Amino acid sequence: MKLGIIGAGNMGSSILKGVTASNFLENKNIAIFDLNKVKIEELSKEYGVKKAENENELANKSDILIVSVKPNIVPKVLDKIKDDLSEKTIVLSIAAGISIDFIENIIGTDKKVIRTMPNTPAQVMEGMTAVSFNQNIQENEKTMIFKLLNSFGKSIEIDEKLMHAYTGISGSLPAYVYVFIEALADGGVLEGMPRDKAYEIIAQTVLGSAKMMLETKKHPGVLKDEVTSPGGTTIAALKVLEDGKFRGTVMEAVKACTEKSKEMAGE
Ligand SMILES: NC(=O)C1=CN([C@@H]2O[C@H](COP(=O)(O)OP(=O)(O)OC[C@H]3O[C@@H](n4cnc5c(N)ncnc54)[C@H](O)[C@@H]3O)[C@@H](O)[C@H]2O)C=CC1
Ligand SMILES: O=C(O)[C@@H]1CCC=N1
Repeated sequence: MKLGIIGAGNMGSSILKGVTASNFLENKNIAIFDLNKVKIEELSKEYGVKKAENENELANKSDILIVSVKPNIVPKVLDKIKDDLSEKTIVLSIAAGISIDFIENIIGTDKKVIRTMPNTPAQVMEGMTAVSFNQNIQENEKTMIFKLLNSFGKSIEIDEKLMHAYTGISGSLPAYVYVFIEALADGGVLEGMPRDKAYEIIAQTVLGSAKMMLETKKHPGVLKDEVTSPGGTTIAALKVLEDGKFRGTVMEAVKACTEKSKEMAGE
């Protein structure tokens, strides 16, 4: 199977790193193209993948073609490659707000189109990717796509209508977590912790807390109560978060992200 990646930026290169780390397929069966030649040179050297001369070459030779350019660039790329796509080529978009219909309107409703929403932890094979398929994808192809997405983390098929909300709770979520971690570290520094130690401590604690949810399957409220001793330190901190409308603010952030995704889709 030949995998092509058009756009090796933050997300495209994260997928490349995850896929190559997982040995899902041989690196010689992966080809990348980006307008940034320096980036392509570096990535092809570092990961032993092929460099395509242009988008058309990738469209011609790939069984699965990942389009990982910015949403506003997607139409230009699709228009450029549409005549190079065979009916069996699977076009897999990761672009926020770009619908399957939008893609089919450019390359044709006879093509195989997949819409996904990954996230950058794909880089360390801990990604979480939502996927929606158009009606031309066969069951065996779905199985192959899930294998590809699961090579750099986990994946879930969702109704395409939920992709906007999904972006708010997963695609963009790593950035909210990093802001939370940064603020926690500032708090540690405020209380005399060395910053570099604070980052390491907090990142491991966030990782462990997330792993607790995934492995115990307990409700986050139950896990929170297991930490919160009566009259103890934790409830003192939680009261400040509640007084600061932490939950409501986080919900508003998800809403803003969802709305922006809809706006980008012209909805
Ligand atoms: N960054 C993230 O965490 C996530 C990004 N996405 C989506 O991934 C897509 C890419 O986002 P980023 O990687 O963050 O952007 P980026 O700006 O880091 O990467 C985009 C890359 O596309 C290249 N490019 C531009 N025009 C091109 C063309 N005609 N042919 C080939 N390459 C071209 C640029 O040189 C750049 O390296 C966007 O649609 C975004 O919505 C989806 C999920 C998460
Ligand atoms: O911020 C963005 O638009 C992209 C899509 C999800 C994460 N990053």
